[in-house]
Amino acid sequence: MTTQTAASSRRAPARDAAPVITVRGLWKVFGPDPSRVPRSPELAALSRRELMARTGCTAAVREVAFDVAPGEVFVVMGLSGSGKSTLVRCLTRLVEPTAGEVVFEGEDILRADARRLRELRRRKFSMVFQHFGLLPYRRVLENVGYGLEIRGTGRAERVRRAMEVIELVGLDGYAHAYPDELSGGMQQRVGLARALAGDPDVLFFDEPFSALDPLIRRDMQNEVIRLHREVGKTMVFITHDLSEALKLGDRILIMRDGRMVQTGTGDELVGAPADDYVRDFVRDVPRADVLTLRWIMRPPRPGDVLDGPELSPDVVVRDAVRDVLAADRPVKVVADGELLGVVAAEQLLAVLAGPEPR
Ligand SMILES: Nc1ncnc2c1ncn2[C@@H]1O[C@H](COP(=O)(O)OP(=O)(O)OP(=O)(O)O)[C@@H](O)[C@H]1O
Repeated sequence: MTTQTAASSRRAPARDAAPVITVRGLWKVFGPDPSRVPRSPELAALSRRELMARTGCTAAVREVAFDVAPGEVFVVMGLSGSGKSTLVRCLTRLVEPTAGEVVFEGEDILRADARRLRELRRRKFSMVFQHFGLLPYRRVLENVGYGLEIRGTGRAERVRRAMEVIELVGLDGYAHAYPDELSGGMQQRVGLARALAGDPDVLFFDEPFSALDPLIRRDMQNEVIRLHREVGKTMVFITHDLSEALKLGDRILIMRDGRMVQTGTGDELVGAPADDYVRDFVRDVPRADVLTLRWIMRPPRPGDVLDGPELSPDVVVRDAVRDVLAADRPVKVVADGELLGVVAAEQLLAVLAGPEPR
């Protein structure tokens, strides 16, 4: 498998700015009297099976907390049933959280009334689902403009904006086609265009490409990367596919049984997996495609000749191979003028040929 990471050729998220979404202590429990579960430390600590046996409840999301920065592509990943969809639906209250906090652009959305929630969903959030949810008797143009129509946008403006995003997702010439005249990949492009039409602040993707053939899927992933570069939207993306997560995500949250196991960049997950579950997930990732020099550099030693080339610690190992092998001395890893370490052929080889993650 080849794996690209999000690091290169991407718009960087504004990590220093206030988060777009802040989640704290979030729980979603299905079953009778669900709110007693997060309130009781004893129940909260039970395994999924024990909790079901004791209370008849399923804790789909347990004590989850994270921030999403403006412009970030934040991926939620985990096996089937780990709670990804429930978690992301809680963020827009398509599923009502049992406990915790969801703050969107400074507003506690768990306090929003029905009217405010409708407004947020129409103006601030957009969703792209696996099953495209297109209206079969409407043409592409009207499907794409549907959200604007609901908002009350006039016809001329609707058409103008719909044509603009239809072009943006590469569907020029198909504005007047019906959904069933399009391939799966093209229908999902319509889904993307529809999500972008209302110029939302956050796009939520729930396994949007799972039903597509691998090649089309790759095209669509590249399309998301391109769109992100062009429009710079904050995105929350659910997948169960690690290579998709690594390719798209600035950061990845790994879930298991409703809990967060680890949140980090791709190289953090591969370089320092939090436990055996994450280690298992990342076992087959080609490490040289994901790890950066930061993870493989060693401290300079007496006797090192330090007048060789310089590279940034964020360069992916695969991209450094040529420079490191061409130099007859260690390559310096330098950030802001400071020497962080050095990399020579032996460090590269340890990654290219080396053992699995610790
Ligand atoms: N409405 C519901 N009522 C009861 N249990 C539910 C409900 N929705 C989800 N669950 C349970 O919550 C857990 C998490 O489900 P969820 O769909 O969020 O997981 P997921 O990681 O998105 O899985 P998948 O990738 O299969 O969609 C599962 O055990 C599921 O059975």
